[in-house]
Amino acid sequence: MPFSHIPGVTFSMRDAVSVIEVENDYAKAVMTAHGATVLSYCPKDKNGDLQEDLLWVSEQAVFDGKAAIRGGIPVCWPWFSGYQSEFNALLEEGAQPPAHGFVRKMSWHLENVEKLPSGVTTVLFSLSSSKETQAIWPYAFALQLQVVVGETLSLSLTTHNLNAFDLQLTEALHTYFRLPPDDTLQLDGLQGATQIETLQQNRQNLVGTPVVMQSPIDNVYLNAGPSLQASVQGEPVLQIDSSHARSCIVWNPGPETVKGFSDIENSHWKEFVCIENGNVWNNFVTVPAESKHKMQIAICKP
Ligand SMILES: O=P(O)(O)OC[C@H]1O[C@@H](O)[C@H](O)[C@@H](O)[C@@H]1O
Repeated sequence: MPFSHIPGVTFSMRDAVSVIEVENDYAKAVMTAHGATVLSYCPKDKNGDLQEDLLWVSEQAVFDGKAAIRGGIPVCWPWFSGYQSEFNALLEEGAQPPAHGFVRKMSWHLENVEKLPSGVTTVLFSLSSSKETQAIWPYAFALQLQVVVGETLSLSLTTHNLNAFDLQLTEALHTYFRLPPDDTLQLDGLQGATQIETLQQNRQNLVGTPVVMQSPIDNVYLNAGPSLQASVQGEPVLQIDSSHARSCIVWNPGPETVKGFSDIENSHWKEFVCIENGNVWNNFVTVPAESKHKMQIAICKP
């Protein structure tokens, strides 16, 4: 297996998908080329002991190499939520474009794995347009996801527009965090953003104070700031810094909606909260012809 000689890097299979485990002085992380999905990130403490996973993956997640993986950090691209017909080619009659785009269901190419002199490990996944992607979305592109495993877990998603015309898209890194979806959890940093409550007929308001979690929730925050801190019972548990990602989405299905998800055990809605960073709704991105756009997040335990 290429890259298996890199210190701290091991490969294995989980059902139909290949899994890459990376361990260094800072952390241990697990990811797969299926959807370029990061599945686990456990930072190490000062003594080098592994701490709890910041990410959540459903016990019922499907690793058949076809379905999007329920948990970790799926990549939603080139549309978030439903297909955006205002930006994209007209659909043929009967076409059913997948929710959150198509790249989270595809096998990406593992392009490079490197251990840097600083001790961090970088993993680079790529996916280019092909007959298969053009049957769903008729544009030429090259996409890269770089994952850096260190004191922080950093993900950079770069879109190369290979067309002679501008592309408009929406995107998100759909992170499932191991956090309680109740009022012990507060998100500080969304102040000033426009909150859209999609479960309340898209009711809108400007966020003035830290957001107190509730469930079910499916809120979109537009024009969000670059830094967000989560605390549980007043204790900081998570820091997310982002760049060129103007939107945030906070989602938990709650006890009723979860019943419609075959890949989440009914009581396990209590185990996670999705805090997703990206560019959605009217924060969509225009990538100029033959040019690129990069969004980035960095996650750590404060
Ligand atoms: O089941 P999917 O396609 O992974 O989507 C899960 C959730 O993803 C969130 O990002 C959306 O805001 C929710 O509306 C959606 O239900």
